[in-house]
Amino acid sequence: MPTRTLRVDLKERGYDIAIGSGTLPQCAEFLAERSSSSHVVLITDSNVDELYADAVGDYFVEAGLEVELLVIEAGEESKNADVLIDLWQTMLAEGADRGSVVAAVGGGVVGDIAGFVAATFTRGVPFLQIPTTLLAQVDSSVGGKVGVNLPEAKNIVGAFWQPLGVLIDVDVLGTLPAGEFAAGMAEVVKYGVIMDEPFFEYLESNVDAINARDSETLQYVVERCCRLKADVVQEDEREETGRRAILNYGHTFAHAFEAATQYGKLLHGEAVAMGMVCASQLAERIGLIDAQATQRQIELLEALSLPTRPLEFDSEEIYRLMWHDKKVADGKLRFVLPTRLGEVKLTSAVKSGDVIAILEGDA
Ligand SMILES: NC(=O)c1ccc[n+]([C@@H]2O[C@H](COP(=O)([O-])OP(=O)(O)OC[C@H]3O[C@@H](n4cnc5c(N)ncnc54)[C@H](O)[C@@H]3O)[C@@H](O)[C@H]2O)c1
Ligand SMILES: O=C(O)C(=O)C[C@@H](O)[C@H](O)[C@H](O)COP(=O)(O)O
Ligand SMILES: [Zn+2]
Repeated sequence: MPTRTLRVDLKERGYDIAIGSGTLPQCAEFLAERSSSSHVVLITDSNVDELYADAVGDYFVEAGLEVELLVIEAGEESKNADVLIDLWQTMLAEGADRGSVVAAVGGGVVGDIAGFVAATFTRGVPFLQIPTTLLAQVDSSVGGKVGVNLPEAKNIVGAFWQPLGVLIDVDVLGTLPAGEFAAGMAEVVKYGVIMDEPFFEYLESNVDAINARDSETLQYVVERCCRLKADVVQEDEREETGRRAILNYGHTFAHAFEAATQYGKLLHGEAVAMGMVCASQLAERIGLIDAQATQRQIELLEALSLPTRPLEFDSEEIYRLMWHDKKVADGKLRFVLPTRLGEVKLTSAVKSGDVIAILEGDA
């Protein structure tokens, strides 16, 4: 399959997403088409460093660029303010300035933190996304949400800072551990539920090819998700009208699960899988959707090796943590709930007793 290019049309902040197999060596050319900077701050994590970031750095150097490689510890625990301060100070010490460009090579953790570094260093430098996990390729590298966690609340400090461009090479997914691959599929299933019933059906019919990481299937899946996300972001870049909030399906629950486990026990995608089932059960409980729609989500998620039942949580604690959700407005929690497969709505018409009942497994 040839490399495909999608456009995220955000006027002066618009950018391309290039998706293909074996695209990584094109990184210097991809950057040069979008920036005249000769200084790249390449941010990666301790796993991706040797796997891909070294090579990306070499491609940039071969193209005549000066490269500083900054490596953070792999994992969600790194998405915090201390790591941010380290990155800012190292950049300063290494001579980065307003003429530098940040390149994020890694998963969603690297993309979110490097993007926030780019948004804030010298009040903002451009950045390039080179996502290397499935989750980052289908979701986090597109749309410009960047930031870090506090112990109490996920992604609570951040910015909207769109990248210069997104370069996706699906070949790198070959080295992704199975659990990380599955976690990315949770966000993929999300797109089907929130806005594309035929895509949900496609996923149901292609579980084997997906689990086998068939390259053409993955390119199609990544491209479909990027197109759907770009369409939503184009309509509501900064989550002001409620349209972009649909991308948060399952996340009111998921983010509370992640904070309750100190970001150390659950992958984001695993929490999203459990959160989507809770949200669908909540929708069922208040009469928005039928039981079969929830059951189909559970079956698809399980076929993709994802968890569908919350851990043994303290329900009251989870409910309390949910109030840190950024969709809270007018003193009310707002949930993204399905009305059928392929359609969701944002609603605050939910009683606390119903939420707690779902958390206690009383679906
Ligand atoms: N900004 C957004 O719109 C957005 C959207 C969804 C999720 N997120 C955020 O993304 C984060 C999760 O991202 P993630 O799931 O990519 O996790 P991650 O960045 O922690 O990466 C997962 C693991 O895979 C390793 N890895 C990365 N690429 C690899 C490869 N090709 N081969 C082998 N190992 C590889 C990493 O080192 C890490 O250990 C969360 O913090 C979540 O909040 C942000
Ligand atoms: O891009 C968005 O908008 C999303 O909601 C995508 C989510 O998958 C992602 O996890 C995002 O980081 C959550 O955003 P938040 O605003 O709830 O922190
Ligand atoms: Zn997410």
